[in-house]
Amino acid sequence: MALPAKGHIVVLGTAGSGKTTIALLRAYHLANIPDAGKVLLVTFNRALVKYMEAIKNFQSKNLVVENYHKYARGYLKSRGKILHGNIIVSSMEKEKYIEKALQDLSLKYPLESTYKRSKDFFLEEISFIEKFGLVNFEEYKKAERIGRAASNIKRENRKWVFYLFERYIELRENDGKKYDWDDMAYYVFNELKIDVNRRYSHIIVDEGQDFSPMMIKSLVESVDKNGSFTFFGDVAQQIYGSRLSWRDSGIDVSKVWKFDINYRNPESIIKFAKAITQNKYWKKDKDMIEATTQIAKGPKPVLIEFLNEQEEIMWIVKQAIEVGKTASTVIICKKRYEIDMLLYKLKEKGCIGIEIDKNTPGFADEKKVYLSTYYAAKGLEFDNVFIPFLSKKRFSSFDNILQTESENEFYADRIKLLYVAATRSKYGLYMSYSGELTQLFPKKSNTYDFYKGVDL
Ligand SMILES: Nc1ncnc2c1ncn2[C@@H]1O[C@H](COP(=O)(O)OP(=O)(O)OP(=O)(O)O)[C@@H](O)[C@H]1O
Repeated sequence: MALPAKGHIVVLGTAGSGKTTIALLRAYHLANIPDAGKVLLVTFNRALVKYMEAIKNFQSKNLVVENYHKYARGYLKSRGKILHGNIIVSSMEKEKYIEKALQDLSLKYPLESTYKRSKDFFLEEISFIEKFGLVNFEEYKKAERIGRAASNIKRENRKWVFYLFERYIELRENDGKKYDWDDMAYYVFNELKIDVNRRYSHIIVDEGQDFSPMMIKSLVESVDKNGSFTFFGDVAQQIYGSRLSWRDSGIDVSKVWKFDINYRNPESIIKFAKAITQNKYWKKDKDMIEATTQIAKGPKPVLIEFLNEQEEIMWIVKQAIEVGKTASTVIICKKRYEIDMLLYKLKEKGCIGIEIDKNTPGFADEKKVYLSTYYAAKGLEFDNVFIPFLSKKRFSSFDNILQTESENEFYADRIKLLYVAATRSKYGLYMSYSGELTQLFPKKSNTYDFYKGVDL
């Protein structure tokens, strides 16, 4: 918390090791240094911003808590680069532009096989170009392509992708759209290069593993030269799929601080989480920090097999209502319709569930039943966590046509979701499925208790 208020600091920590807690404390500490100037605490998802706002019961006029995109939009606005809202291309519009660019170039170069590849391939590749800020062809050609293996493309064919990128920018600009959510960071970075003013003396990034290299570069650049930049992250919880590393972002550190005490999860859950990482689909990373010490005690996680989904839903609703009476409880789902359906079922039983999203105010520590996607639950914690629908079909069915990544990468992404969800729990962890259990579930059955729903 009180490391020097100057230079770059990187903290990597395991789940529940106090990264968010210390990020908040450091932000508050820095904001209260006399004449220190403004402090920005920035994170990836908006639900976590709300959570942070609620737990920072200390207010300071010098402290701003925002997600990255709000910060980027605000900065570009302040520089007169965004005069009205609709100059940013939404994800859906971006897809349409890329589709159109692909049509145009397929017509122009009918024999070029690169243009036979799917729209999703180009979406992925353009996002890579943007996340690294590789806006001229030479840089893109030279770049080591990390990230999704299926998107790999031979170097000699990269020029075709780059033509498409340029066509996309052209089409978008013809409509007066200057940015999309992936390349905004690049424009922020460039603007800062010609801006002599710095609004923030100190910037702290939480959940930094999900920021693109360009986002981090722009944040590093946003800090006053006498100020500090502090990065908190956990590569095991990188769930936004890009798999780009903070090490590509130009953070200048000689030492990486490591947080390896898990204050949140009971020992039983830590063992289970570790078993998740032993699955063959888990991607090893030298930056991953394992818990060496645990503090909390709690029961073993449970896995319950139901005969069918109706039984599974009935049991979850009943059990969540029961444990939600005395402790904070969340049900984590993959799909929006699963959340809506559970909200409805809870209501039928007289319980008003609360959906966690960017607008949910307050602290998820109340004795209530919450519903969340895997993504929105990131960074949060609850006494009890339910993870239903862990069948192969629901949780990990790979569709060759729909997915842009390879099968292995798809499973590697899914398994991280399971890891993030399981490590949200401070006490109880209830997992369930009907049909065939996902192959991503740990085989080591001594890390959890198994029940058949009919016997409960
Ligand atoms: N030094 C500490 N002593 C006791 N409890 C702590 C300490 N640091 C953090 N905690 C508690 O541990 C829990 C986890 O902390 P926090 O949410 O900050 O971890 P995190 O590293 O951000 O986790 P994750 O990456 O999994 O979201 C919180 O309940 C927090 O209050």
